[in-house]
Amino acid sequence: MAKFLIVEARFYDHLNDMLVAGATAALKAKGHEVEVITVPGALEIPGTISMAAEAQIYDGFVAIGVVIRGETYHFEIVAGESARGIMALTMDGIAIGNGILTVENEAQAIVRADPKQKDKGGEAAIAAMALLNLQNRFN
Ligand SMILES: Nc1c(NC[C@H](O)[C@H](O)[C@H](O)CO)[nH]c(=O)[nH]c1=O
Ligand SMILES: CC(=O)[C@@H](O)COP(=O)(O)O
Repeated sequence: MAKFLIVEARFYDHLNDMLVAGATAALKAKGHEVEVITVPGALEIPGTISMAAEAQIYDGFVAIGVVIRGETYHFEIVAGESARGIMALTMDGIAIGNGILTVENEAQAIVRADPKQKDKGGEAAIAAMALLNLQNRFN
């Protein structure tokens, strides 16, 4: 059994609830322990995972959030920089699944967040578990 931390940017409550439920269910189905930390927005996720990884309490991480395009360039910053930060941590060997939705509208987000539809939270958890398995294999 491993210990996973879900770091969720709680920007849209109803969408987050579905993503976190999907991720939690996937991790618990494999017998893992799950904790959840909430941060204000997707831009805070990589830094939070970095701090948590330094603490050496968790074996893996799932990033959860929703970024919906607005009127300005802000979407590109939040979507791109959160993904870039997560990828940088992944390249450092930290087992992370990226479950941050980057979508055009709420309808797209609902389909992807819902565990009974695309279940992107569950998908991110499965990715995190896969990376942890690889980490254990190579270390
Ligand atoms: N617009 C969205 C944000 N924006 C907030 C940033 O992530 C960040 O919290 C702020 O700039 C302070 O550093 N975050 C999301 O998760 N989703 C959005 O759609
Ligand atoms: C992430 C976004 O683009 C959004 O929340 C911000 O909207 P806007 O660009 O209209 O300020």
